[in-house]
Amino acid sequence: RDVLCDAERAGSAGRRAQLRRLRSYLRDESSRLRPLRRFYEKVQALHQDPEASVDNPLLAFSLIKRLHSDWPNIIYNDEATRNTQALHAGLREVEQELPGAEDLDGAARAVKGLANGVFQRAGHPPLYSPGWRASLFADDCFHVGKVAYDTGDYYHSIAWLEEAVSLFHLSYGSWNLEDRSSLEDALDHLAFSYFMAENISHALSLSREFLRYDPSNQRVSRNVAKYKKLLEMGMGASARPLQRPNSTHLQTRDAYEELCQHPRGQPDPEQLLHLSCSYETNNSPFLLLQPAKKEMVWIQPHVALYHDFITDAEAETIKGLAGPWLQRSVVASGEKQQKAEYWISKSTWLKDTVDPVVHALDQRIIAVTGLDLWPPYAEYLQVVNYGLGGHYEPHFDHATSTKSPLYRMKSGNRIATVMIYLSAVEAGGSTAFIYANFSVPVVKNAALFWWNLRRNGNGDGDTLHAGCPVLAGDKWVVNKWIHEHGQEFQRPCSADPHD
Ligand SMILES: O=C(O)CCC(=O)C(=O)O
Ligand SMILES: [Fe+2]
Repeated sequence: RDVLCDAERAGSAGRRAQLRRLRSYLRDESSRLRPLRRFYEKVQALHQDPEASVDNPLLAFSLIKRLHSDWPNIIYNDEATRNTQALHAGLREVEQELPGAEDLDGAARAVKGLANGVFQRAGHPPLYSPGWRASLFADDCFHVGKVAYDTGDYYHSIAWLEEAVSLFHLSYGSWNLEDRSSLEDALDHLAFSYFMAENISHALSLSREFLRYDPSNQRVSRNVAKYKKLLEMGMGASARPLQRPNSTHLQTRDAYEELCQHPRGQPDPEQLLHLSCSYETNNSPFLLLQPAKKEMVWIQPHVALYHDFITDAEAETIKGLAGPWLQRSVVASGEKQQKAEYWISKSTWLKDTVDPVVHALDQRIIAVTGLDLWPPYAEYLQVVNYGLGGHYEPHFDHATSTKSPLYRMKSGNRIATVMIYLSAVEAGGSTAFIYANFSVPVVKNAALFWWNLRRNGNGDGDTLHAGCPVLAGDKWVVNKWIHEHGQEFQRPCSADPHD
């Protein structure tokens, strides 16, 4: 499931109900604990002078009575069980709606890139300045580090576990009920991360610190011996600098991250000459009274942004229609459809017959592009929702293999993309064209258009693009993919590979 789409949408009503239950649980438990505290204070007072309490028959009676009958009453009182049962029952009711383990791990993965939770890098303007600064607790940092650790990403696990260790140091001794991890866990994982990064001396000193807290741990004692030996043998003396992991899907990772962190490249002066804004009627009666507001964004690849392409009301209708059908997005993997780390979002398809708004949108796309959307020349409307951390790593919209399921429609490859932003995004989420080196920020209600294929039918390599991670807010887009067949007159072929 989408990392935080769920968490955000996850029935806020359900979450409120859950908070209410927790509040009443706390209230009930406090009133249950009140007599327990009084009981403790009384027994404690009686115990002040143990000798006196035994010597004084009244005190002795009082103490024995409390220990004999009051104690079990207080301790075995089933009020505690009843309170917890009510809390558990409440949780079961909304469990489906609450973020699950996958959401939590996804969220951890999403924040992993934002070291220290700061949305900026030295020397650059902030990407996002939230009104309030949320800081993570040691246990939170441990969780993020653990997710990186479990995937063998020691570059990030070290950064996050270092943070966890120093936060645990600050709070050492004060136990938080909600903490699942401890300083020892963080030291243990951090030591192993350093070992994997060939920094043996760090691994050794962290393991030694671990043993100060838990001297009987055999495994860590063995590690200490092993690290000492390795150091004696001269290994790990010069630790190599940590490498950020480069996933196989992400050969273009640096360019992608750079573009997402510094939105929008500057066109070169020569290109600037060809960029313009215009009102377009395209000889279409649909556009005579309200021409399309076209902004040429880039020349090669040809990318145009049509402002105010839809209205707020239409955008809301589409989100409402799609909402109940959204599912974690899948991509074609051989014959099968699979979830992929590189596309974190939820999506669904809408036929133009489901609502007049979808039909009207199709008509507007036809008017503005002049292309034919008649089945099977175009796909249904795809609605995509990215939650916090949602993103789509660099990809082509067109098929790059003749075996692609896109050809099942028997209408050729995807010649063009029309992508409409249904929402504004507080931070992040721009659409980055990796090789062309520019990005388009999310402009609510605007439609982005580009050709995926050259006129000779080959895929245009310059269209490699990505949806940048959403840093704050909720991003909604719709895609309309138009196929080659049916567009022969509107976009005639050319043998020139540069056309
Ligand atoms: O969301 C974006 O900005 C890009 C989405 C995209 O490229 C796609 O859905 O194919
Ligand atoms: Fe795309």
